[in-house]
Amino acid sequence: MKICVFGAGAIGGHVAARLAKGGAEVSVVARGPNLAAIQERGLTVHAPDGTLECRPRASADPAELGPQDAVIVTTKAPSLPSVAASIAPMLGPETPVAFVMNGIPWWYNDGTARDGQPLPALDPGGALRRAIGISRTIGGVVYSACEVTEPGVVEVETSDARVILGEVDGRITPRIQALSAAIAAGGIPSPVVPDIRQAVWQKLLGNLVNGPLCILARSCMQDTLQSPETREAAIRLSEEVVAISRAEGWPIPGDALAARVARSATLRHKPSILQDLEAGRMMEVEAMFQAPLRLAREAGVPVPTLSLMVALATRAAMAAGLYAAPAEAA
Ligand SMILES: NC(=O)C1=CN([C@@H]2O[C@H](COP(=O)(O)OP(=O)(O)OC[C@H]3O[C@@H](n4cnc5c(N)ncnc54)[C@H](OP(=O)(O)O)[C@@H]3O)[C@@H](O)[C@H]2O)C=CC1
Ligand SMILES: CC(C)(CO)C(=O)C(=O)O
Repeated sequence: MKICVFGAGAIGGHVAARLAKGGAEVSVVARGPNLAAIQERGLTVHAPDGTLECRPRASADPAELGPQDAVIVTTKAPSLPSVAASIAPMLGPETPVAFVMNGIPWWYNDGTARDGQPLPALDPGGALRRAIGISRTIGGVVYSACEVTEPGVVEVETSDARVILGEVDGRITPRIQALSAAIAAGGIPSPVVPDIRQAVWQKLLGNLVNGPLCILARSCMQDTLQSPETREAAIRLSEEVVAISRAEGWPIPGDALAARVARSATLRHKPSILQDLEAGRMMEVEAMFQAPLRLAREAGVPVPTLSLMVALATRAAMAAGLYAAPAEAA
């Protein structure tokens, strides 16, 4: 299967190396020093189950890579307009595009009771909808705490990596099964689920708890969650996220929240949004923080702790020049 990973950073590098290990014909869209390193030395991924090395075709220009059997988008959310602007040459008549990212996805309302209400803050100007469209789109949620430690090199910090896939309309299709099999062949599970929005909320639980706290503390999850006060705040945040997921109709389990926080407190990982702040990259404030908060407000779910943490983390992002509220908030 000919698969291109668009955005070969931490997650994209890991996924590309897994696809290569599983025997797929992999290429990557990358740029800057990362592209130069991949072209020169290939990709190296240090994972808990061993080091993966591969030499995918790599280019900054999708036209050089040509039509694909599938594309997996693993950029940060603020880069999605650049994906929309350049992806066309990789799309054959049937090419599906899986968005394997954090946060509320741009297609979240499609096929739900809010069908016909696009989310302009997540897809400015409807560029993704026009360039890719809903019928090609596959939803994705990824678990794999990782970081680009030098161009072309990814460090994977957790051993429970998985890529959950789901069609926007929940069907289990041959195309999604083929993509899942290609990823799983590389040694990480890739379950296909009928309710990908529930998986989105389950993942947001981690992002909305660890993201704002670690941004405010400017430290990794383990250091941030050392004190009883921050662990208590993390549990309150978790309860509020669970409440939003329930109101949204995609309930995530509300038990074992303290155990989940305790596990986060063992990880030296810096949430990717903090990595962005430290590296001066545009931050996924809209998809990860503001969009879920907006849904809470619309549903009338009280989220006092989350509102405060998100307001402070958003301030930090704005002060660093790494987030500006979009003109078109939904
Ligand atoms: N890192 C982690 O531990 C986890 C991250 N996630 C999520 O996965 C997604 C990806 O995150 P992550 O891998 O950390 O991000 P990275 O910043 O490490 O990787 C994204 C890559 O895409 C590249 N890119 C963006 N736009 C283009 C473009 N138009 N052309 C070529 N290359 C492009 C970026 O280049 P450049 O650097 O030049 O912008 C960067 O190398 C995010 O949604 C994140 O929240 C989910 C779970 C864990
Ligand atoms: C922290 C983690 C691994 C899960 O919350 C994550 O998704 C990220 O770093 O963006």
